[in-house]
Amino acid sequence: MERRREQRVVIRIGTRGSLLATTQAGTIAKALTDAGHPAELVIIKTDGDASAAPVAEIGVGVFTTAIRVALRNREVDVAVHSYKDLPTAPEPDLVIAAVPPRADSRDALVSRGNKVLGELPPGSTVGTSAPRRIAQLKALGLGLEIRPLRGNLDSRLGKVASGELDAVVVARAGLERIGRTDEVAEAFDPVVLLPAPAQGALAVECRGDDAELVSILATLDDPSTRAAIDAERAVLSALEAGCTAPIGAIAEVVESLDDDGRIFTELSLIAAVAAEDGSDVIRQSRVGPVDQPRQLGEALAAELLELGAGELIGDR
Ligand SMILES: NCc1[nH]cc(CCC(=O)O)c1CC(=O)O
Repeated sequence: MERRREQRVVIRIGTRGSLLATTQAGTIAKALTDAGHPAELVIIKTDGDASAAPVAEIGVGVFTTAIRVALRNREVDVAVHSYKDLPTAPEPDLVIAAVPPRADSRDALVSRGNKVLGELPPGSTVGTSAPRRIAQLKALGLGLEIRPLRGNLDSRLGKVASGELDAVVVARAGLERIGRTDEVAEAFDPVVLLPAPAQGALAVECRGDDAELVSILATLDDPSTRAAIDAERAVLSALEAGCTAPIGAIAEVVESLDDDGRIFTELSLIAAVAAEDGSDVIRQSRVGPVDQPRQLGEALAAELLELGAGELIGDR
């Protein structure tokens, strides 16, 4: 009898169970189903869901490790991650088969009375546990009281509604995905608060030996987003830092004019390293060819190190 490839019935997509995660994974399931490849979600509980401790304490990969285990065990065929939660260490048996078009990458303020940051009086309480946000907020010198904040997006926003906190800082992309952008008081310009590397982007991952799925998922890939994320994450890995480090980075494919007035595209990258107490922020920018994002990120990281970034990051 002719040997045939096992027929794939439904593509199983592994995701965390939060509203944010299932909404993100749901967009991938819908895109695949619409393209003639029926897909369903499989909810996987991760250490990040089980613990309310700061991510900086429970370690990198808390939101992604359990999903990757399920992928390797063939309990699911695809993993959808918030890209910024993925550790930078490569996984030789897995591939990021698609990086879909990115959502808004900025951080956002949600506050009582819809006040923008500059309207919050000194002593106002602002919730966030991300060292990157803490450091950059402190560096603004507004006299804000930064308070720890974990849990799913809904419970974070609830702390403003209940009056427990005057404001919280969260990723605008998360609010967009759960349909709550009407609660954004201010979306921060990257000059004020540089987002985390890969914030607002998704990583759609599968096993490298699943060639058919690799090519199906590739149709969801946005090369400009992928180039930007590769550059941002190259800064992180070159600085030997993870998603809990006080490091921000944002890249974008931009149009420029060459000497003859012709339009060409290049990759623009900004990165910052901050002292956790807000006493110092080192910021640099650089442009480079779109097809060499890692080199761009590594070159910028080298500049940051020359300016003393190593001392700010410390031994973390
Ligand atoms: N670390 C938690 C996390 N991972 C991804 C997002 C938001 C969505 C995104 O950035 O893609 C969030 C919440 C937040 O930072 O407010």
